[in-house]
Amino acid sequence: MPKLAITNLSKTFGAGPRAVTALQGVDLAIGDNEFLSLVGTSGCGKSTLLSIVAGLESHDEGEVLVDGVPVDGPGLDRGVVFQSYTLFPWLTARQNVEFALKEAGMRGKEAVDAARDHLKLVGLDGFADSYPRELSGGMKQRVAIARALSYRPKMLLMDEPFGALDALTRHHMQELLTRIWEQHRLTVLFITHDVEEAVYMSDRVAVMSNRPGRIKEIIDIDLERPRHYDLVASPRFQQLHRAVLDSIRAESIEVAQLGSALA
Ligand SMILES: Nc1ncnc2c1ncn2[C@@H]1O[C@H](COP(=O)(O)OP(=O)(O)OP(=O)(O)O)[C@@H](O)[C@H]1O
Repeated sequence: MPKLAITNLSKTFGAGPRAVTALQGVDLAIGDNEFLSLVGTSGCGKSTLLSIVAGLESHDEGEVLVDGVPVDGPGLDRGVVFQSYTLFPWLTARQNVEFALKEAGMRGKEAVDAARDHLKLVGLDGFADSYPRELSGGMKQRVAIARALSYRPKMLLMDEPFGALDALTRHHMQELLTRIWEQHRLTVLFITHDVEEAVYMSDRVAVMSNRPGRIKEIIDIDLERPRHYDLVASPRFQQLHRAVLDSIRAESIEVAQLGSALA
C-alpha cells in the first residue's frame, strides 16, 4: 500500500464564468519513505495539490489517502514547510519547535530534548535561543524543517521551501535536507520550480500538465545514494535533468502557442 494515494482528484475554485479548475483527474501514489518532487509550469496546480494533501484545502472529486485513511483536515501525521518561514516571531527557535511539540502532546523534558535534538539535526544547536529576526533566511527555514520533523510525522509536505533563498544557501539547504532524508528516511512530497533541485533530491520527479493539472509523466531518478553535489556534473544527472526540463518545456510551449493563437 502506498503511503500517499491520490486518486482522480479534482478541484475547482469559484463557480460560474469565473470558475478556475485547478486540478482534474490527478492520480499519484507515493511509496513509504519515498522522496517525490512535483514540478510543472506556474499555475498548474502544484500548491493546490499539496494543500489538499495537507488538509488545508478541500477537494471536489476523488480521494486522498494516507496509509489508507482519507485526509479530512490538517494533522500531525503530515509536517508542512512553506516558502515563507511561518515562524512565530515572538518565540525563539527552540520555543518555535517546542510549540509544535506541545501541540503534538509532548511535554516537559521530552519536548525540551526533542526540540534540542531537532535543532541539532539541522545544525542550529548554537542558535536555539535566537529569535527569528536574528536568523538568516536559511536558518529560519532550518527551524521550520526542525519543527516539521520534531513531532515525527509520517510525511513531509514541502512547498518551494528554498524558493526565497539565495543560490548558495539554497544549495546548502538541498544538501542538508538530502543528508537528513538519507539518514532518517520519511515520505516527502516536495514542490519546486528548480529542476536541478528536483533531480538532485528525489527518487522520482512527477511533472504536472498545464492547468487543469494532472500528472503528465513520472521520471525515475536512478542516481546512486548517498548523493553529493559533484553528481550534478555526471552525464546521467544531465540526462535526467534534460528529460524533466523537456517535459515541462513541452507544457510551456503549449501555453505560448495558445497565447499566440488567441492574440
Ligand atoms: N484560493 C484560490 N482561489 C481561486 N483560485 C485559486 C486559489 N488558489 C489557487 N487558485 C488558482 O488555481 C490555479 C493553480 O494554482 P496553484 O497555486 O496551485 O498553482 P502552482 O502550480 O502552485 O503555481 P506556482 O508554481 O506559480 O506557485 C491557478 O490558476 C490559481 O489562480
